[in-house]
Amino acid sequence: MNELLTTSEMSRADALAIEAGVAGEALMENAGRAVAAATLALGRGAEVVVLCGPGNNGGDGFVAARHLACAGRRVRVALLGGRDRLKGDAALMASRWEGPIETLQPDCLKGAGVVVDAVFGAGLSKPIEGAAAAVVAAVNAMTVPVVAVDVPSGVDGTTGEVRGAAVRAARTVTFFRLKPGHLLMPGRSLCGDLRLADIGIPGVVLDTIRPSIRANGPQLWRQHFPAPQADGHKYDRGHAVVVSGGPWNTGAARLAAGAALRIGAGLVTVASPTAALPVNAAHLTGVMLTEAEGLDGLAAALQDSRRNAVLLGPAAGVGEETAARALVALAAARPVVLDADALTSFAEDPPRLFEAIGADAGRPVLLTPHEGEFRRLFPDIAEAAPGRPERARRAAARSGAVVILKGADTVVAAPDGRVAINADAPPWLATAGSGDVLGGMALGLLAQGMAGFEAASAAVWLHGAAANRIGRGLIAEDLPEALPAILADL
Ligand SMILES: NC(=O)C1=CN([C@@H]2O[C@H](COP(=O)(O)OP(=O)(O)OC[C@H]3O[C@@H](n4cnc5c(N)ncnc54)[C@H](O)[C@@H]3O)[C@@H](O)[C@H]2O)[C@@H](O)CC1
Ligand SMILES: Nc1ncnc2c1ncn2[C@@H]1O[C@H](COP(=O)(O)OP(=O)(O)O)[C@@H](O)[C@H]1O
Ligand SMILES: [K+]
Repeated sequence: MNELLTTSEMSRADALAIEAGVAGEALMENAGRAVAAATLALGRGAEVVVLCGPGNNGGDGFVAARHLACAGRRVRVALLGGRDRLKGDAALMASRWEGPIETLQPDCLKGAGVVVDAVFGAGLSKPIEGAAAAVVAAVNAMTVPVVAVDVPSGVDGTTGEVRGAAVRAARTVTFFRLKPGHLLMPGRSLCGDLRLADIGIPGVVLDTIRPSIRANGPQLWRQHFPAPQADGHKYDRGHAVVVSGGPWNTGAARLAAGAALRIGAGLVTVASPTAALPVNAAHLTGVMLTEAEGLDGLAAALQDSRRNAVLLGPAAGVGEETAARALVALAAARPVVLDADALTSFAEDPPRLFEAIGADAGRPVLLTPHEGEFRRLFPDIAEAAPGRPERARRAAARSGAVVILKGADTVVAAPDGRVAINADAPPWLATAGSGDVLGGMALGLLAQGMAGFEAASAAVWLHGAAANRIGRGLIAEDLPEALPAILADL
């Protein structure tokens, strides 16, 4: 159930269900009935105004109106565009609505105690403007509950982006499977409470559609998650290396190293420039320390093949020195996580980074950019690709790395096209150093042998789960401490 269907995949599901013998009319009837059921308990006794658009989303609205009226609610219906524009099942459902049909305009909302938004769903094809935009603004100025059909009108179901204007709903009822736009921002924040209704589409249609986007959660990676063996040795659980910045920039590496240890790496070593050794030594206990001065020093520190995963970038400094160190890390055949300054250091010449990643396609490389860092490495993709999942996917395909595109709606994409969207992280996770901890968590999982996409998805989810458990007041140092309780629940 964690598959997310783009709007074109959803219309494919609809078509496949109909091919398999389910009547389109029945799908719409079930959809509208589910909307009515989700509306009934709201604004008890108050008048419901159902706003219908010219397509099948509006068709669902006519069905909902009929069921609400049958249940004894006072219902009014307003339609965008002439009734003669309605086609197919939507025209049929409009003909089954026995009450009057008003013309959609802001005045229709007068007296409404509840609004059903069935203006646009999956068929939104351009920015909302004119009469529809005026109605959206009027709906959003009201304080009554709004139930959105499929998506709040104006939200793009595939990207979560607002096209022109969008309704702010208290509840959204969608069908068969969630859509990416329900989890991506700003769509997620406009949906209110999300409900998923079974409308009779058989699950087997997914075998044909093979959706590539999923909601991130343990079911995506639990089977790959490393479990300590009863007869195990710490070296069985990997030896992660975090490269430290200079003497004034060491905290980020230690945050990451602590997270790698907490998530189960058997050993973790901070590889430090000579001048930063004293400050690192003064702060490290369970995490070990080794000297790695300059490029040769780093190469020497990585000669020990038991040091089987490397993270570089947090507080590393932007410039040729960091780019060259990243290339040293990538030259050894082991998993690598590149974060922060290690990404920005390739802004002048991103293909140089991608070639080094591609030189050994067998081992996972993770890139963990936030939007700004992403734009520096993939400026054309940031400009052109529709929505964050597609941006991350194209970046992964180009770079050959698993890309963690960070934000409120962090997206993980693999070079083979798989995408996971994380929707559970709380806003207080946006705090200094939290990205460093995420890099360390991913590193610790890679050191334990987890595959790249699964390690990235697990780290992102656990990072958010830790933040939820801690609550407001969280600082980055707290995140690793919250892991044991979450791992125990996994
Ligand atoms: N695909 C499925 O499996 C099912 C779909 N159903 C409903 O059907 C909806 C999709 O129906 P449609 O594909 O007809 O699409 P919509 O009803 O979302 O919208 C399409 C109509 O709106 C117009 N339109 C789009 N954007 C506009 C804009 N910005 N300004 C003015 N007009 C605009 C189009 O010209 C077209 O007439 C779903 O969201 C869902 O509510 C349900 O009936 C049940 C089954
Ligand atoms: N509004 C938000 N809600 C949830 N998580 C967020 C939000 N904004 C940022 N984050 C998360 O916080 C972390 C910030 O990382 P990053 O941008 O690298 O910051 P820093 O360098 O300070 O650690 C990322 O994991 C990101 O996904
Ligand atoms: K809608």
